[in-house]
Amino acid sequence: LKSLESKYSVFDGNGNGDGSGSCNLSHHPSDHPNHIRSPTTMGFEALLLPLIQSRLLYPTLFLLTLIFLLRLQYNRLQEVIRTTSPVPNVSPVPNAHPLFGHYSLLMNPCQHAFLFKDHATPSGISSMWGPGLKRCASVLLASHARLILRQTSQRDFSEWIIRHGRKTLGEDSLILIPGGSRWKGVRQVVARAFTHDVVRDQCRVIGKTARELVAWLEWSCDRDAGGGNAEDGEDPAIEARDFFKLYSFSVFGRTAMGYDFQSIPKGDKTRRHPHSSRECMPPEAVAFESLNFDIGRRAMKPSALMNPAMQLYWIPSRINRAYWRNSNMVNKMMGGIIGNHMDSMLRLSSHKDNSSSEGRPGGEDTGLRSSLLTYLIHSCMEKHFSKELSPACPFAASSSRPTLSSSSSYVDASSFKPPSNITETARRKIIQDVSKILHTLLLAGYETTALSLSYDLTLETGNENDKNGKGSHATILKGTRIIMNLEMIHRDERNFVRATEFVPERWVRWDSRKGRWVDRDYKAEGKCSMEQGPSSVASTSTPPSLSSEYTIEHSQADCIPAANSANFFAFSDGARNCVGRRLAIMESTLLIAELFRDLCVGFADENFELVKEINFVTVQPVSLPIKFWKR
Ligand code: HEM
Repeated sequence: LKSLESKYSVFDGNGNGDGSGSCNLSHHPSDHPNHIRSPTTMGFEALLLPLIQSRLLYPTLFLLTLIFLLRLQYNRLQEVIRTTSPVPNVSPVPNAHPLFGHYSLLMNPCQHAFLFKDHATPSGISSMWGPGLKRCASVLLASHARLILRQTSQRDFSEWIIRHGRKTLGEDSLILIPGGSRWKGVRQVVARAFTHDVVRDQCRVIGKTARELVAWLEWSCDRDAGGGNAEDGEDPAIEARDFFKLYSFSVFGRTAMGYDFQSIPKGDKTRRHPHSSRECMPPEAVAFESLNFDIGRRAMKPSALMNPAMQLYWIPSRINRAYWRNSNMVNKMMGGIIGNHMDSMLRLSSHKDNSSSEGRPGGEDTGLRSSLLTYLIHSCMEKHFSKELSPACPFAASSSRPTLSSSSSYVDASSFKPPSNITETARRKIIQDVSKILHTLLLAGYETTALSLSYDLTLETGNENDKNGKGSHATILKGTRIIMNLEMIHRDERNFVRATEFVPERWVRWDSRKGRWVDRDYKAEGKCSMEQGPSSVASTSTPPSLSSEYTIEHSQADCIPAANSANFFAFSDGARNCVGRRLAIMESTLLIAELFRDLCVGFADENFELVKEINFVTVQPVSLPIKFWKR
């Protein structure tokens, strides 16, 4: 190269031979009688010259070597994809990207049928690659899903979700802790607030909220029917997503925080049409929603992963400023509510000996209305003041605590008594802890994630259509990420008969002796139909006429077998199942009962097509315009 440099310096355009000028092509070295070279050599030399002259040669060589090594690695990954499968003996879903695997397909709910169904084995196992060629698998058979969910408590989130989730939800967010003793401790504390008795106490408040919502709808139906709609030029279509969120925020506020957001309009004069339900959301709820949306946006959008302004919160970008504004608003609201609640708990606690009415630290009045918060505050205070707790686990359950499943009397039974006076620092820390738990709980209403296997697992495929025949096995290796699409499991004929149809009678039958609908017993009916043939189900399940539209002829109970509730995973299963399922079931049951007593619902647009999107951890409809009318 030195000789090349000196040679070219002779033909320097400036003629001074110092290599400072550009190459003058009229003095090309090939003109020299002693230098007859091929055009390739000439091109190569012409390319090298500016590099040599500008001292860029070594950085360029380094870059080229790097590109070469990356290319080698890329080829190696392609070879891995070609020759191996994430689940041995199960052909992987095609078209995996060597770096991102099937990530882009996984992020698109419209592609899930392709991933989880079209390319699954006859026994419903699909084999995929995650980013960085992490082994991924998915199952469709309920028996497989049950086995996996009941044997693992390890949740597997991407590093990005953990990072951004923790920023908003805190270090001890139940959802984000992968597993182990730390998760167990937090789970115990939170689960105490959702026992059967505690949730039953909330029934009255939830029912009241549902009635207010239905009264609002009925008012709007009357108004629309009376021509109010035409006058105002309003569109009576209601966005289901916003409307039902308003309900869950109101319920959560009243049950978990003892706080009324006043978001369901009451009184004819001030009422707005329910299609404006988004505008009726309190600003704190909108801020909370934005924070949750923000986690997904920062952690899952490929463009955001490369954008420093989306990854570093201190950069004063528009999105970061909005984040801090929303975060402050939510923290201020929660801090105020928790602080007030804690102060009244402490006041009551200091008078405890004089009062016989206090079954719970919050006292009779507040305890019933917001016992969830009372329980959480009590647990967090215990964490702060109990010397027995392990410092490694902020919520570690002490041996003196009553067992988890012991019912709502935990607070009464707990040996911990809150002090009458606490320092401002301790008070602030407790408020912060409870606030983060509440934030997680509010978010978790929409939660669904992936599990990671910490052992080897063999799934019996047992299907004669499987490649290896009946009785064959698929082995899912340790560390494989299991992604379960619960909606697809529920809509699979192998798990439920007529799985895609709405047939509630698969769950209930009319009991004429009791005069009401009762849950069907899958095991008993299965046994009965085996002994007496399929017609035995029919005689016990004749429903009464519920309304002019619903008659005995419409009943499906006679022609559908009882469904197996163990195949129903809407709230997951095993140790990592939904901690708030009792509250969620009560919330939805009461609303459905109130709603459909006098109202009917339908799509606002007959040609409506459902489009879904992944938002942090759930799949939601992008839009779902509906209409209500009176029966
Ligand atoms: C219809 C409403 C709901 C559905 C369908 C639902 C569903 C689920 C599912 C499937 C999981 C497991 C996710 C996984 O394995 O990765 C889960 C976890 C969880 N849910 Fe729910 N949930 C609902 C409502 C609620 C409510 C109202 C709360 C609390 C107020 C709640 C709190 C939680 C928590 C804290 C977890 C995490 C538990 C843990 O990691 O140990 N959920 N939920």
